[in-house]
Amino acid sequence: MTTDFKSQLPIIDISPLLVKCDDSDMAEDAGVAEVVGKLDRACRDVGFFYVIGHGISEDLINKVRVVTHQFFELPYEEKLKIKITPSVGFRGYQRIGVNFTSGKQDMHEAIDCYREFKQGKYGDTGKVLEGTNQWPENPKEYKELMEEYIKQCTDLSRNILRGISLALGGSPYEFEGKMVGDPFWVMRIIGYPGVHVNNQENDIGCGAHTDYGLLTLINQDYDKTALQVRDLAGNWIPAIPIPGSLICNIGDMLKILTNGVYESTLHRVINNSPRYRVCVAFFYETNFDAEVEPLDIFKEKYPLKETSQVVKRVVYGEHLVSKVQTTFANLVEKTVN
Ligand SMILES: N=C(N)NCCCC[C@H](N)C(=O)O
Ligand SMILES: O=C(O)CCC(=O)C(=O)O
Ligand SMILES: [Fe+2]
Repeated sequence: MTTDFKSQLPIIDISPLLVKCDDSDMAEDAGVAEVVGKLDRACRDVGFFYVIGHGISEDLINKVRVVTHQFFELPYEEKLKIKITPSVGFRGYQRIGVNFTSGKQDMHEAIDCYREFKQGKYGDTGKVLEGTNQWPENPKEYKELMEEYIKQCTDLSRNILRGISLALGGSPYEFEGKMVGDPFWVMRIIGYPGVHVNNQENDIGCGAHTDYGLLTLINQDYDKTALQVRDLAGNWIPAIPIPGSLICNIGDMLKILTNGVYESTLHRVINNSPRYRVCVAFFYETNFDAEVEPLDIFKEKYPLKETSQVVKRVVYGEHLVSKVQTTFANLVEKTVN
């Protein structure tokens, strides 16, 4: 569970895990064991950590943010060409103020993308998100670059989860079968305006929330600190950027699968810098139709207190869709009326 982590989020070099992550006996490797121990501590105490040695080139990480800045700098009419609506599965561009968190407007604009899937594959629940991702035509290389980035983030997330699986006392593959054999993913490409000259402080860029899936990988600008993570004592700890790193955090599904042993930690964003900030957040999730409940193996290893189950079972797709509908309640109402 989340305790006070006063100063800084942990930093984990996962390269020893990546070297061995395709060997079924990886657990016996001393380097892997060390990484696994660090992952366990970080996931129990904080739910947030910096990942270094992750194998995604700094060049790609930086390019993803450079083209994102270029997109958000375009005139509004240009961005609206890929506007988000319920009829396109909530995929595309949303202007500042469209996204709500806990009933309040967020000060950010974004492009939302989801894994694409065949019509009807996930029944009525899935219908809400059916559609094709809308990529900007400008900058030209956007789609290709983002698709490569998504591919690399997917592989990296699977490999981090192998380490987490070992940390929880399972085989490396607990998160690859029925639950996560066909992982869903979400990507949010986000822009936060800088603070105005006369104001000292900006509005909330994104209100306090937890993420919905298994793991999130955050790629943020290096030159401003805006993401804040909450510890149990209620302090907001700034996630100061470390160039070349990705921030990884635990989502609601991993909390449930681990019976609450790992926490999905609250976080929020306030950009008090005068400059515009971008963040590209990749969310690695379970199968869309997975019925998520504590995995037996972890229930046995961590029978929490006297209660055997402390978290509720959910169907991931239903959890996601209900969050999307609350976040974009305004869009939904407009279409109905
Ligand atoms: N996929 C994720 N995590 N998106 C987070 C977006 C911000 C929070 C959202 N408006 C909410 O109310 O949950
Ligand atoms: O902008 C950030 O650093 C984080 C964004 C975030 O938490 C989210 O989109 O879920
Ligand atoms: Fe988040």
